[in-house]
Amino acid sequence: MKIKMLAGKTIEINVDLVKERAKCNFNIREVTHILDGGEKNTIQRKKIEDISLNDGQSRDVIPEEYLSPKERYENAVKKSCIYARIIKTELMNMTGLETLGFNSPVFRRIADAYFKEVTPLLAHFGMFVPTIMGQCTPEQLAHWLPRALNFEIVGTYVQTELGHGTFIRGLETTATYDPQTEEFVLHSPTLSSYKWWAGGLGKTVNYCVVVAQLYTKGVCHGVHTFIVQIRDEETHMPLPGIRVGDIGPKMGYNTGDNGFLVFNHHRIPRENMMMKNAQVLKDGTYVKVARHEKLTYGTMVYVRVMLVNEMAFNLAKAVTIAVRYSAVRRQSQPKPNQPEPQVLDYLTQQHKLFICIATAHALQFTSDWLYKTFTSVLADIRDDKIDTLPELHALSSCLKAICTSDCAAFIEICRFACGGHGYMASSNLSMIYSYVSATRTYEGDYTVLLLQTARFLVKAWEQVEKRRPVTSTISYLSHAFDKLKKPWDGSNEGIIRAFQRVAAGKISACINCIRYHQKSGKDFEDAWQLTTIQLVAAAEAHCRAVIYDTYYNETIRLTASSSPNVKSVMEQLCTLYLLYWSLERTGDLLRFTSLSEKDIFDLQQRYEKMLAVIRPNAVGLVDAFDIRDEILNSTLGAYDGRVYERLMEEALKSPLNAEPVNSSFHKHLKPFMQGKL
Ligand SMILES: CC/C=C\C/C=C\C/C=C\C/C=C\C/C=C\C/C=C/C(=O)SCCNC(=O)CCNC(=O)[C@H](O)C(C)(C)COP(=O)(O)OP(=O)(O)OC[C@H]1O[C@@H](n2cnc3c(N)ncnc32)[C@H](O)[C@@H]1OP(=O)(O)O
Ligand SMILES: Cc1cc2nc3c(=O)[nH]c(=O)nc-3n(C[C@H](O)[C@H](O)[C@H](O)COP(=O)(O)OP(=O)(O)OC[C@H]3O[C@@H](n4cnc5c(N)ncnc54)[C@H](O)[C@@H]3O)c2cc1C
Repeated sequence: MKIKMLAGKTIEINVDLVKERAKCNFNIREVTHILDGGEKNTIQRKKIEDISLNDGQSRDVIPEEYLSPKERYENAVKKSCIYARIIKTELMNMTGLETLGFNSPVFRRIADAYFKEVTPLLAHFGMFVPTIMGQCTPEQLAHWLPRALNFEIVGTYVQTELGHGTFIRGLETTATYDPQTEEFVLHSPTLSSYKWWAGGLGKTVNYCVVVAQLYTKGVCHGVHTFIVQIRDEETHMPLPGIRVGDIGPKMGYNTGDNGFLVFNHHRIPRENMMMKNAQVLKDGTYVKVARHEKLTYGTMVYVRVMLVNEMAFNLAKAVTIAVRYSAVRRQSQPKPNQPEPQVLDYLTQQHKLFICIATAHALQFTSDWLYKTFTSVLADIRDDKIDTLPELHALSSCLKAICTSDCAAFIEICRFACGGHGYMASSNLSMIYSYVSATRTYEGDYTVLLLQTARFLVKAWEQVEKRRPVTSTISYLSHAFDKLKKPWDGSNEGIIRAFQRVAAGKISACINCIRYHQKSGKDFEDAWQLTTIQLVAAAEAHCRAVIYDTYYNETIRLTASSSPNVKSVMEQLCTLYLLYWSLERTGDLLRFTSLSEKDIFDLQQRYEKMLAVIRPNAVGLVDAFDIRDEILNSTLGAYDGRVYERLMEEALKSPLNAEPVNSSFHKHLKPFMQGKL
């Protein structure tokens, strides 16, 4: 079927997708505006997408998969320069982008049209610039920031070493102050101290932020950050005292030239220590400026916050692909003499996919809320108030852990939902998955971050026991001492309260376990270690309770003035989310609430009915993510649904199809088959 598009271009659209779009009962644009944070943002996003994508500069003629690793990297550098030039010259000055700068989600979105994997400048945008902004004195900022924003220098964030990633205090790289020359001497004393992993370090950057143990006057003051030039600005050759290179192939991020870095008594000026939080004076005197020593870890908190948004977007991409494909794909014959149904009509397929749509909404709203919390804590810190930092650290840690982990799991489900074709590289699902699965590890491993949140929760519990006030995200703990279990209430509010009870119950169980071990002679550290499986589970339960509460309240707030059908489809998704997790966690609910077998039956019925209610709007809901084909980059997920045509077009691009017979036939296969080898 042919339809005329707004831009005046006529394109052919799969007939099933046309029917799906006709069934949609809500205003798609309105939902897009809600997800973008307002109509103004949508208009600006579209303008930016037009400016940066309409000239076609982002597109590769040959799919990246057929290039060698070296060619892929070089191609990524070429495209990075086009991408960065557009951002610098055409987009950065647009109003409304000042606060997020380079890391505006809009720039992030368009990056996917340029890079199948990642840009080697990802850490420049995402970490180097933010560290300069967060860790420099005003004088240092005036020197470094314009150079970095103008791309006169490109940098990365070099923290992890071969021997240590998680345990930052265990890093071995040293920065020893020499008052004679007013320089720091950077050194890698052991193999395990070699820097490892930083994005763009291998071949791209000429500067980096290095995290190293600071020594002055013979005393170690712990880890601090330094701006270090590693390559000549003109020739790009590594400077004397620097050994640097690429760490080799990975599961993903292969255009990201993650690198290693070894220092051999490399000297940098004293002024290159980032001195907002601590200073070393000319004579070597160490001066602590910040009131909280973990402010040095600020970049990590920032990136953890940004990653929640990143997860919402990646899941939106994956589920757009899977839902459109499921509307086009027909398979099997459940009833004799009936046509094959669209696979989207199978209840099990709806179970796989609608939770992914709901999760993308949940993560988007949670991420917007977390970002606001983050900016408000930053404002507190600027006013020298640091008491809100622990809650932000606890929140950003658990949300980063759960959102990255859920997102990876649901993207894999989107791939399963696309059957064999989902396994094709051209579906783009494998690339999205390999990108997202790394986020569970980097910027703080899943388990390690949940244990950070658990520390906060255990302390909070002790406050509640003493009847002291606690902060808003854990205020539910004060109800944990109510003796009577309330009757099960399956309303949305009731489910949220039930999960808060689960979280409180799990934290209480951890406290009992720690105290039990202490009573039997263990010190606190050992008792803690013996409780860590439960502590991780308690932090997860707390995090999920925060997400449920935020998703529910934000849905009500954001749809308060929406049209009735938009309000109702958004609420349906939120209810679906709560029902899904209730059914996933029946064990917890049976343990900590008065949920009965009959209630579980009712939950299941309501859940399945909700899938049926959402079904006619499924394609409309993924259309509302409004992700351009260039950004989706998928044979299965394009707006027009020309799935089989695109799969065939892509197959024909394989270099193996350039000749009818491959030379290996004559060289190896034929002699082998004829018994001559
Ligand atoms: C083209 C694209 C355009 C734009 C891009 C835009 C968007 C994308 C955004 C970002 C993507 C950018 C780049 C992505 C690509 C890859 C990047 C990857 C980078 C990295 O991985 S960098 C390395 C990250 N490393 C880690 O995260 C290590 C994890 N470890 C830690 O954080 C700490 O060591 C740990 C585990 C917290 C322990 O630290 P430590 O031993 O020092 O502390 P204690 O356990 O003793 O705790 C003491 C005390 O301090 C509290 N605390 C710990 N951390 C913090 C903190 N950060 N803030 C506040 N407080 C903290 C802790 O809870 C304790 O408190 P208590 O005593 O219990 O009160
Ligand atoms: C794609 C990618 C990009 C990266 N980019 C950068 C970068 O730009 N800059 C940079 O500095 N680093 C970067 N990293 C490194 C990354 O930050 C670390 O790999 C990450 O923080 C995990 O640390 P680790 O590798 O030391 O894991 P480990 O800590 O060794 O983890 C191994 C296992 O031990 C467990 N474990 C560790 N400690 C504890 C504990 N206390 N309690 C219980 N379990 C524990 C973990 O849960 C995990 O299961 C990147 C990594 C990847 C994969």
